[in-house]
Amino acid sequence: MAHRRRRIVSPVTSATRLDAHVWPSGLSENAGGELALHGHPLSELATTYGTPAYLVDVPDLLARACAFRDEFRTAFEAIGTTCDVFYAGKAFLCSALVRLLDAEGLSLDVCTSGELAVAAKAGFPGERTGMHGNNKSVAEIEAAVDHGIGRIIVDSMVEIDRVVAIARSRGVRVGVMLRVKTGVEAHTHEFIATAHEDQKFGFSLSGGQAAEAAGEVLRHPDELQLLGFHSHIGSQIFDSDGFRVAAQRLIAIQLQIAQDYGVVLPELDLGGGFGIAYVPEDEPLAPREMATQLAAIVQAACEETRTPVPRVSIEPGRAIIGPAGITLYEVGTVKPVQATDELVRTYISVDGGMSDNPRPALYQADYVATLANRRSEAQQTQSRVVGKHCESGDIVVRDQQLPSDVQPGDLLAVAATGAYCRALSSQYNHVTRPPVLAVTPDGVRTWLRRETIDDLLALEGE
Ligand SMILES: Cc1ncc(COP(=O)(O)O)c(C=O)c1O
Ligand SMILES: N[C@@H](CCCC[NH3+])C(=O)O
Repeated sequence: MAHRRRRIVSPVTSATRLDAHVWPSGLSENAGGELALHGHPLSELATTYGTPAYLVDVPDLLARACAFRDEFRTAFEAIGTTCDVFYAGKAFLCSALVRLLDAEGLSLDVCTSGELAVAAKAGFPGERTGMHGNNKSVAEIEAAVDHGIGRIIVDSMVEIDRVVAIARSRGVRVGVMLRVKTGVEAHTHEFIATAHEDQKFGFSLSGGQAAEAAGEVLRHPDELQLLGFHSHIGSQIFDSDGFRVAAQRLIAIQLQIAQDYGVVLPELDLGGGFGIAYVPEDEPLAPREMATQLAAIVQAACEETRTPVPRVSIEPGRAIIGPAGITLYEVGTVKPVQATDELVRTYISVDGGMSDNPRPALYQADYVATLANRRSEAQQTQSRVVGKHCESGDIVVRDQQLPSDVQPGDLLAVAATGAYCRALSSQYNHVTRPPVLAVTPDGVRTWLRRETIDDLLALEGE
């Protein structure tokens, strides 16, 4: 992806085998050179649960969730307000995770009735849940309102009418935020940038639709409570520049609403998008740095406009679950390919691919892999890790130096696959989805089981 902030290091091989920057903290190499997650050898996990498998380092994940919760609360309390962390369930969702996040006091962002159903199954409190979506159906809004949703992040004029009608029919008042496009050109891949004008999410600020939508919401005080404005500038963002512009524009429109309608909006949501390290060269900001910078940005913008500092919320997904996850594959075939006159590239095929991780195909995303079942001193060779699907774009790791003795039966672990891998997975070529295994020092729990061929066949009609 273009424009990302990277550390200056030579190619991926300069990383140690387990660069702490990229791999979850519970992963270690034992004396025999095999990798283990919280003491559970990956080869044993492969034998017991099969491959491919998504593994989640639960202590690592909880440390990240709590760091966001605590650092943002502390930084925003220092400027006289607070900050709520809504975990963005689209990154990865299952009820066991939702229960853990609930226990830690995080809030939750869902964007379909399916995600809401998982939250409900886990008993997650409605008042700490927010619902997104640029095309929520009436049934989805009804389900959210009946769940006692704390906020609906409204995305279009027609949705305002729908929420009003549903709130009225139930005799309730629904908290809403208005999602706006702030016009920020986020420095990330085009498909995951969401605040420029020519895309589907939100009301335009510059075009006046955001102010118009606020007026419409405020015309229905019995059904709707306007909490504030919401901006999500995009995903895999490495600095606070884009957030600065977005926050300034959100605070400016909140001021305009106060002047036009005499209503001081109590909240403001800056969205998610905090970047992670997929490869050692990536250099994301730590939650503390991001929190301090965002709090300073909000404080300065409020001082400048002489507006009271609102309650702030953020919606990290990837930065909480992404680095805590790895995918374990078994190597099936190894093939030298004369890529150019000068280069022979080793193609290493694993037993999954774009069905369990479409991100390289979708966004040219980079990943790193490492040999998981043994250490190798063999010479490194230019390699490409590919999947088993009928597409030449079915790439897991585009370019990496890997030991030249990697062979069928070896295990490869791929880093930072906790976010948007299971969530975006498919059954392409009728390949079943891998399980999600939650690993702690105490044991391994199946958060989601492996799909079976019977699951696939069960969908068939006569
Ligand atoms: C509105 C909204 N909030 C939060 C997120 C989470 O983004 P990330 O997982 O990059 O933090 C997204 C997805 O990009 C989003 O669209
Ligand atoms: N699916 C994207 C991020 C989510 C975009 C949602 N607004 C990714 O894998 O990077």
